[in-house]
Amino acid sequence: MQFFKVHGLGNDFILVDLVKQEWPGGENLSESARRLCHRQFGIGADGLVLLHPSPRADVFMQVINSDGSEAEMCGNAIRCVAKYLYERGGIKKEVMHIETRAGVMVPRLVLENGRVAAVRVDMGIPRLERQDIPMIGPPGSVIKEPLVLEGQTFHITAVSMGNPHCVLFVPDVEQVDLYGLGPKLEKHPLFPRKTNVEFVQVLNRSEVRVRVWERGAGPTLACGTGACATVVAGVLNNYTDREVKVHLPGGTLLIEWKEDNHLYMTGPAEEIFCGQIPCS
Ligand SMILES: N[C@H](CCC[C@H](N)C(=O)O)C(=O)O
Repeated sequence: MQFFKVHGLGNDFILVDLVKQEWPGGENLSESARRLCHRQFGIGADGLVLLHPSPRADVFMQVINSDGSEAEMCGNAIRCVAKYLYERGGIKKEVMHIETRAGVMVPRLVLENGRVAAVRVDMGIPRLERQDIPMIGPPGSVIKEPLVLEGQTFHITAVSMGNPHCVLFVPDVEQVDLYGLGPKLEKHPLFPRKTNVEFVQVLNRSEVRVRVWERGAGPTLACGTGACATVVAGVLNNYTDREVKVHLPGGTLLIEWKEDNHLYMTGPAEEIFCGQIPCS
């Protein structure tokens, strides 16, 4: 079975087009994702992205994290999917509709010499109500809410972009104990479906630095939905304006929270290689 190895700012994925080929039986998707995403025993990736036919969009994008859990949406992956569909999938449209478990997203391609140089994605609207994150607790939004973890009090802002995000503002992201705090927040009982975690250092009202601990994948070099959640949290806390350069370890995403309440994410997408997965 053919796959493409793709990434958005180093957040990397194994992309398998199931519009053109059948997924072999015998192994469930979670097991396959864990096996194929393993950095030594497999191809190595933050996740497995499967494309399926869709009755209401150009394609349905299914996202499986490297731990085998399924995610509602993935910002870096959707840019790679749009590039793949245009350059290899026969969908010669500059504006596409990609169905996800978080709704139908709308990527617009930025073309240079017939190639996809970047992708600007309408990521939809943020969900701020606690039960929509989802998060346990009284109704309302979660903005700079105290959360006690091992005797330390953190102030969190929770945003869903279809998938859950816990955003914390810190003076220096390099000083954050990402490997210690990340998994404890990811699996905190306040988040019944776990959560992605973003540590954010505000540089100025239009630039931030972010380090991410992703639900189901751990530390990644970039997180598109996380960058969107970061800007929503930055505006809600009056730390940033609505158009922000989000600097992640793998590179920079431009995020705009427009007057239509939609988040727009602009960034690159890369195809590294293609290969064959032996069909057992
Ligand atoms: N680990 C995430 C999915 C991937 C999101 C991230 N890679 C992005 O670019 O948005 C989750 O379980 O919600």
